[in-house]
Amino acid sequence: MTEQAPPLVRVRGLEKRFGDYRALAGIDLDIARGERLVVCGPSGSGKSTLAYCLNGLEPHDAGRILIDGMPLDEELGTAHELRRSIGMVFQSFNLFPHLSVLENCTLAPRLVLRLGEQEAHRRAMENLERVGIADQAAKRPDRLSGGQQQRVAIARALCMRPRLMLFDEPTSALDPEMVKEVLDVMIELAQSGMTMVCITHEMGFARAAADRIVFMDQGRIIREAPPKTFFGDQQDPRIRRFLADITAG
Ligand SMILES: Nc1ncnc2c1ncn2[C@@H]1O[C@H](COP(=O)(O)OP(=O)(O)OP(=O)(O)O)[C@@H](O)[C@H]1O
Repeated sequence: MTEQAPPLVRVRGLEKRFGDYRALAGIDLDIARGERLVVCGPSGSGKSTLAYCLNGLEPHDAGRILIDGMPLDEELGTAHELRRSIGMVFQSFNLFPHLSVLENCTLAPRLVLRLGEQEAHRRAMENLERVGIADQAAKRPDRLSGGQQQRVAIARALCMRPRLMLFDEPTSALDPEMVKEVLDVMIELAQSGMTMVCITHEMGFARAAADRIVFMDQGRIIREAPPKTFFGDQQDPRIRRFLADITAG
């Protein structure tokens, strides 16, 4: 009998409450190494809360999150290491405005990973190159377009050599003409074998890059399927409505 590799991420019975409200009502999810997951669903269905729990930004109330078989949800040294090996890209870029693009990328590797200046610089330039923005390294973020800033945010996350990248609606704050440049970077990352969880309503991206689409509603996963099946078989009225709404909107 061959032994199956454990998933990179294993989530079991995950629950999160805000007061009396159950934002996550029992999530079970495995994410394999190299898998690209798109998470979608109506507003308020718990997508961001799931991402925040997955990287430890939000503590959860019940259930387990295992990264490479190790619990993320304990105040252990290993849990801190696990959390910093998860890269996160937010809708709102969250770059440090008073630092240059380069310094935004070297800060965490220097402070958290204790890299020397040269190595942090080399890694930053390599990743800025990868997202096509190395020529802007000396600028402050506010001199860049939204699409460029989001590419810097992706490069900054990559500088930590994450084993998992989480994207929380990375294009929804962008002007339409800038969406493609960010999605192209994400597609390149997906093709490189990076394990990715992308919360997005960009169904073109989902078709092109996802191995699996997870649909959430009211804090639960109500459907998970490869794109072909997901789009080809819209039996559930909640999914039909969601797809109709985003197409209309
Ligand atoms: N910090 C918080 N305090 C109280 N309630 C919260 C908090 N964060 C999220 N919620 C609530 O939890 C539910 C799930 O929110 P979440 O942001 O995860 O949904 P979402 O699917 O990402 O929505 P959207 O697509 O609008 O970003 C919502 O009802 C939201 O109001």
